[in-house]
Amino acid sequence: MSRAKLDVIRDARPSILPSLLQCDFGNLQGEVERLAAAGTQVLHLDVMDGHFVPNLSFGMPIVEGLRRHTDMPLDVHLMISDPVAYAKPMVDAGADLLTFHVEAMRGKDAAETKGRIENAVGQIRDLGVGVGLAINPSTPMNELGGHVALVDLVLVMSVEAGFGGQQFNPVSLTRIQEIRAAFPNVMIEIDGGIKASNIGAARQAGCDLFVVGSAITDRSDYGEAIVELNEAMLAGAQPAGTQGTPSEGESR
Ligand SMILES: O=C(CO)[C@H](O)[C@H](O)COP(=O)(O)O
Repeated sequence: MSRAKLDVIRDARPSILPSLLQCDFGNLQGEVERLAAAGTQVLHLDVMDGHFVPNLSFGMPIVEGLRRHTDMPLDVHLMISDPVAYAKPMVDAGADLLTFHVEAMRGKDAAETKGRIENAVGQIRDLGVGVGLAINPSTPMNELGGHVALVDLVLVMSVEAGFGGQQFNPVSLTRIQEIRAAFPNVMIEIDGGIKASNIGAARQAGCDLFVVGSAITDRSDYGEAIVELNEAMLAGAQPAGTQGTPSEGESR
C-alpha cells in the first residue's frame, strides 16, 4: 500500500481499467495474468455489500489474494454502506485507491453529510492511499458539489452501481464535462456500460480512466477487446486544457 501506486495510476492515463466483476472467479490468478498480458496497467475491483447495493461480490480475502499475484495498482470501488469501517482492512489487504459513494454518506442535513465525507476522506488519506468519491447517475450533482477538491479521483457512474452488464447512461458525459471544466487536474473515472461505441465520447468529455467489465470479460480474446477499446478511446479528441494526456500517455 502506498501513494506511489497512485502515481502509477496517474501516469497510466488515459487508461482502461478492467473490472473483474464478471470474470472467472474460479481462476482469478489466470484472469489477472490474461489481463496483464493484454496490457492492463491498473485493476478495478468492485466490492459490494448486499446492503448499499442489492448485490454481493467479494471482500478483503479476494483483494489480498489478488495482491499476492500482481504488482498492478488495485483501484477498489467500495459499493458499501460503511466505507470507513472497511477502509483499513482493505488497505491492509492491498488496496491502493479507495473510492466510496456520496450516497453512502448522507446525513440528516447537508452539514452532517459534509462532515461524514470529510471524515471518510481524512481517514482514508491517513492510511496512505488515494481517495475517490463516486456518484450514481440518479444522484443530483450538488451532492458531489464542494467535495471534489478533497479527493484524488471522481468516479462518475454511467449505470446505477450494483451490477455489471447494464446500459450506459449518457448523463455521465455532461457530468464529466462539468467536473473537468471546474477541476482540470482531478482524475475522472467512468464506470458502467462502457464499450467501443461510447468510450470515445467519454474521453472527449474529459474522462481519463475508463472502467470496463463485460466488454472485456465477455470476449474470448482480452487483448483484442482492449486494443479495440483503446483505439476507440483515443479517437475521442482530448478537450483543451485537460490533464493526464501528454503525448507519452496518448501512446498507451
Ligand atoms: O461498478 C460496477 C457495477 O456497479 C462495474 O464496474 C461495472 O458495471 C462494470 O461492468 P460493465 O462494464 O459490464 O458495465
